[in-house]
Amino acid sequence: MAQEGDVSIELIECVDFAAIKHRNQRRKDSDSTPYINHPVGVARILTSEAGIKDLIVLQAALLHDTVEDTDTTFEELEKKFGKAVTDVVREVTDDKSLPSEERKRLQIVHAPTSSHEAKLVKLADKLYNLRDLCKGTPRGWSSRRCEEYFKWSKKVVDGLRGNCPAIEKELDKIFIAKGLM
Ligand SMILES: Nc1nc2c(ncn2[C@@H]2O[C@H](COP(=O)(O)OP(=O)(O)O)[C@@H](OP(=O)(O)OP(=O)(O)O)[C@H]2O)c(=O)[nH]1
Ligand SMILES: [Mn+2]
Repeated sequence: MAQEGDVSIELIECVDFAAIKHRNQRRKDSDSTPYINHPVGVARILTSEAGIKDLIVLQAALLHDTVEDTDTTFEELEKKFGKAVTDVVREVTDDKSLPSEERKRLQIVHAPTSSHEAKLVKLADKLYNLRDLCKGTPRGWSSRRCEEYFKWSKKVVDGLRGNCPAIEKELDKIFIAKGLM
């Protein structure tokens, strides 16, 4: 019981940290949904759809876009949440100094060799974003860009397979509906 309590506190620390860091960001949907809905939703896919209980994975899911999209540094994460969580976030963080095309290419290249923990976060991240894309076109995106995102995601997901049947099944439903499988 005491341990369960500790786990809740550690998760709340991550939700609070991510909420503060993403506080000024919005999703690119028509409602301009607060960005924090995305990392929370990614963590929820892992708990409620995939039955994942690994605290490191859930913390990394909640924090996964803080370095990529806010002023957060890996040093800051390591000090507050430890090396194991930070290492998973590092694995799923794109290098924003690279051109977009190169970042996209590297996600495909790095997917197969990433850790099991990083693969879980990445699978849930892609499922959340593709579900969003099925609901509507993000602000500023052309239908061509949406199509390309589905195709590219399939290539990344193909390198993440064999790690989480529940999430992979949901992703495959989307790829089949889009004629990619
Ligand atoms: N589908 C969708 N995506 C949105 C929306 N609002 C924000 N995003 C974010 O946009 C990113 C995908 O857009 P891109 O244009 O390809 O990414 P980039 O900004 O890093 O180049 C995702 O980043 P990410 O989570 O880091 O994932 P990844 O695509 O980089 O792997 C996703 O979270 C929305 O309304 N719908
Ligand atoms: Mn994300």
